Amino acid sequence: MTLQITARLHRGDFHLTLNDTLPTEGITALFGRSGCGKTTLLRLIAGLEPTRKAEIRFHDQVWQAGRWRLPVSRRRLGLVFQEPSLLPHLSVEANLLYGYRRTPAGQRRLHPEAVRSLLELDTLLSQPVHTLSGGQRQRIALGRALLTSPQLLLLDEPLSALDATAKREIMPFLSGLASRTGVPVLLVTHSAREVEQLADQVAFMENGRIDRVEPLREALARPDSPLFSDEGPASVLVGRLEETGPGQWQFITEPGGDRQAVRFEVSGRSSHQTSLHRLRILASDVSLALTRPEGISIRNLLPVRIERIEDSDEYRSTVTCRIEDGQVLLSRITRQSVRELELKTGQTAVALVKSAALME
Ligand SMILES: Nc1ncnc2c1ncn2[C@@H]1O[C@H](COP(=O)(O)OP(=O)(O)OP(=O)(O)O)[C@@H](O)[C@H]1O
Repeated sequence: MTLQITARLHRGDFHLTLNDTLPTEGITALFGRSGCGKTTLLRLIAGLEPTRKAEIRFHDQVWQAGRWRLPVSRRRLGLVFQEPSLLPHLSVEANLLYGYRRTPAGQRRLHPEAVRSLLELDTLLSQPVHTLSGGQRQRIALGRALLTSPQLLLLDEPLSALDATAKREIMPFLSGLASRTGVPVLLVTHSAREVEQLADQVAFMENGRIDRVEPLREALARPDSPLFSDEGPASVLVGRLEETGPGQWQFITEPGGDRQAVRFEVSGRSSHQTSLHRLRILASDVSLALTRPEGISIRNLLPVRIERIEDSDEYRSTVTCRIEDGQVLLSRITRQSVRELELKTGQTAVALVKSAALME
């Protein structure tokens, strides 16, 4: 199941040139710098960019073939933009039901009760729209879009107008959205953190082209990934939380195939322990030792196998390690340490994880 796009489009000096296939399962992030063409691509998919030079096919449906275009309403898309565009004269409930009432009964797969519960909207129903916070408005905009039972949800920077608290509040709703509703999501963002936290796969865009489309795990396993331009390489592991004592938690990774889960100690967490989480570990917070050290304050010591050693700059190397569950853990250490420890590809070592942050 895919979205196939071939297109050439000019807007002033800007050229969008595409001959690509995007996955339509889970959340696919369209990631790239400001001005690279993410919004234009989303608008093209939605049928909002007039061009004769495009072929767009969603599964077995033709959405555009040259000058012929399937009308926007018949593509059955849910759209959510940066600014939630709620209708101010309608109640929250009427806003939510706006698209639902206009969706033919035979096409309705998502219903008000389920969407209200998914996005925890029940307490907001009686509030006037103008009293809602930015995060609450965006949750309602998401609910309204879902209640049209879309085939595809297009989200254009839905978090960028929100402050840090509102972002944290809405994240858990977004992260489970595609898996809990079965509606695939295309998420436009220029935030690497949002990609790491939400995406299942990433389409990297640059200068009006899609450079590559890859699963998030692969994107994070490349030390030169564009996702790492701000803070340097990082690993994001997927797993569950288990309480082991007051304020003490274990993060248990989801192993691939018949591999063994890996456990991390995490402190200070208290809720959401049943769902899947992502744990982010900066490569610069991971050191390597040849044998398990004794008498050390670092709690998370993991056996790893070294897969690759690359020089990152004049002084530092990035070491790609495979942990026991099959996921990748990146370590950034000095080139001098690589030489002194005589680290080699294929060798086993112990990773010392100084700090790991749960992404919420
Ligand atoms: N109607 C237009 N006329 C001229 N130039 C346009 C038009 N629409 C878009 N552009 C240009 O096309 C380029 C791509 O814009 P687009 O909004 O798709 O980028 P983006 O990656 O979504 O950026 P951002 O993250 O800042 O929203 C930009 O340089 C923009 O100025």
